[in-house]
Parts: sequence; C-alpha cells; structure tokens
Amino acid sequence: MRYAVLVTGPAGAGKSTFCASFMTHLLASKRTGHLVNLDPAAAPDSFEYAPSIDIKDLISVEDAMSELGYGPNGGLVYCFEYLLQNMDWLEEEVGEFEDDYLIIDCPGQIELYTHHPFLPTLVRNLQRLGMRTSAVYLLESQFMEDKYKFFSGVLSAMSAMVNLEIPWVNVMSKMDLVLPNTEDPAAGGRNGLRTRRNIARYLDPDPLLLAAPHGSGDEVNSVNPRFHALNQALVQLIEDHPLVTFLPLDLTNPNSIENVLSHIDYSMQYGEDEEPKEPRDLDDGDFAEME
Ligand SMILES: Nc1nc2c(ncn2[C@@H]2O[C@H](COP(=O)(O)OP(=O)(O)OP(=O)(O)O)[C@@H](O)[C@H]2O)c(=O)[nH]1
Repeated sequence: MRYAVLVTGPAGAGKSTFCASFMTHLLASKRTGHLVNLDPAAAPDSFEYAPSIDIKDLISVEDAMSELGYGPNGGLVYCFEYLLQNMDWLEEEVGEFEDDYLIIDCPGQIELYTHHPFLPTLVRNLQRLGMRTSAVYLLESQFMEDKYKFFSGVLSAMSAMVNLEIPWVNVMSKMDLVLPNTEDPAAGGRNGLRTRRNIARYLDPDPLLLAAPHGSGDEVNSVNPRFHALNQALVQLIEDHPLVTFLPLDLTNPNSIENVLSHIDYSMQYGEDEEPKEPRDLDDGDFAEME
C-alpha cells in the first residue's frame, strides 16, 4: 500500500515547513517518506529536503510564462492542465515507491482547492495507481486575530473538503505564535495574537463568534449592519454542517507534531493492510550484531 498526503492551504500557511517536519518525523520513526513538489513556481532553494518528485522537472510556471506568454496565475493553471495531460510522467515517477508516504507540497493559490477540477482529477489518478490519499489543510493561527478572516478561512477549508472528498485533517499552524494565557496582547506581546484561553472557540469553530450582537464591544462594531443577515446565514451554514475542526500545530513541541501525524495516519488507516513479514533464518551477520 502506498500513501499520499496533499498538504494544502492558503499562501504562507506553513505548508513547506510542515512538509519538512513531517519528513523529519518519519525519518526519526524509521519510516520512509518522499517529498513531492507540486508547485510549478516553487523557488529551488525553498525545500529543506530535496523533492523526490518535482513538477518542475515536467513543467514550470517560468516555462509557461516565457514560452507561452501567460501571467503567473494563467501559467499555474496551464501547468496543472499539462500535468493532467501527462499523467504517465507522474505514474513513472511514483512507480518505484512502495509502503511509503508521498508528502505532496501544493501551491498556495486557494482557487486550486475550491474552484478548479485539477486536484480532484489528480486524486483520482493517484487512487488509480493504488494510493490511499488524504489531505491536510493548514490555516495559520494569525487568522484568529480577525474573526471575519478566520471564518473566511473556515469556509475555504469547507469548500476544499467538499471539492476533494477524501479523508481530511484541518490544522491550525504556527501555534508557537499564540500567546500563553499570562501574556497580555495589549502589553505588546508577540504579534498581539489571541491568548490560549480563547483558542477552543477557534479550534472547534464557534459560529456564535460571528453572530455577536451589534454593539457587543467586539470587532462587530466595525462591520456594516447590512452584513448581519449574511453573517447569520453563515452561522447557520456552519452550524448545520460542522465539518471543520482544527488540530493545533506547534512545531516547537514534538508532541504536537506527533498528534497531527497520528491523525493523518488514522485518516488513511496507515499500516492496516500490512502483511505480517515472513520470519527469515538468522545468518552469521545477525549473530555478530547480537554480540
Ligand atoms: N513562527 C512560525 N513560523 C512559521 C511556521 N511555519 C512556517 N513559518 C514561517 O511562515 C513563512 C511561510 O512558510 P512556508 O512553509 O513557506 O509556507 P507555505 O504555505 O509553504 O508558503 P507558499 O508555498 O508560498 O504558499 C516562512 O517564513 C516560515 O518560516 C511555524 O510553525 N511557526
């Protein structure tokens, strides 16, 4: 069995950093993983681990821009169309990997997850190649600074989940930037982020954060009252379809990484199909090792 994890989320959410930690963790647990770069615009020096498979070996945004005259966004769309027309290339590239995790670092253009058919088609192709596929969606903790931005992140995650229809893990990244309870953001704490006391309402999004009554003293004061009906409709949607909850990820804490990775394993039922290995006869080398 082979496993592929799409690492998705908005630009700058920490996808490449998470992929590198994922790789480090797999290696430390004596498991094998391979990084796949699916961003045709990625800078060559942006990877801590060299990708085993790199879309840029097939096509890059620079190629699409210089040879076909596309802009950066049109170039990205062209690259994905080109990839889907050349699935035999990907098939050949993943051909050798067995019992491994492919960690697929995706681009940060959110429309790829919510609008375009590319990733669902890619997932179907990976499944055809015998891969169990899941996705991780990262949203950075700074989104909690502004509840409207946060709920737009929740809706994007929801839309991506519905678009891809595969096992899914939402992650609140960069939790090291969130203040401990004792620090007062008003006193100039790091980035003025929310304290951990309030985090639960964001990890399991409480739609009532959006519905705070006008004049309640929260940021709602700055919002035009005409949007209140829209907010109420969103609250209803999130309440009726509670699909999105976040796992906190603090890369400075190994237990936090372990927790996220165990959810990914669980979402894909990692190792469930493994056959017990045939015992083999001991040879001289084994006895030498024991001594
Ligand atoms: N404090 C903190 N910074 C982080 C963390 N993860 C990523 N960063 C920083 O956030 C910035 C973006 O990180 P990337 O991993 O490149 O994010 P990305 O989602 O791959 O970015 P794009 O590919 O451009 O969409 C970098 O400056 C990272 O150093 C984290 O857990 N904590």
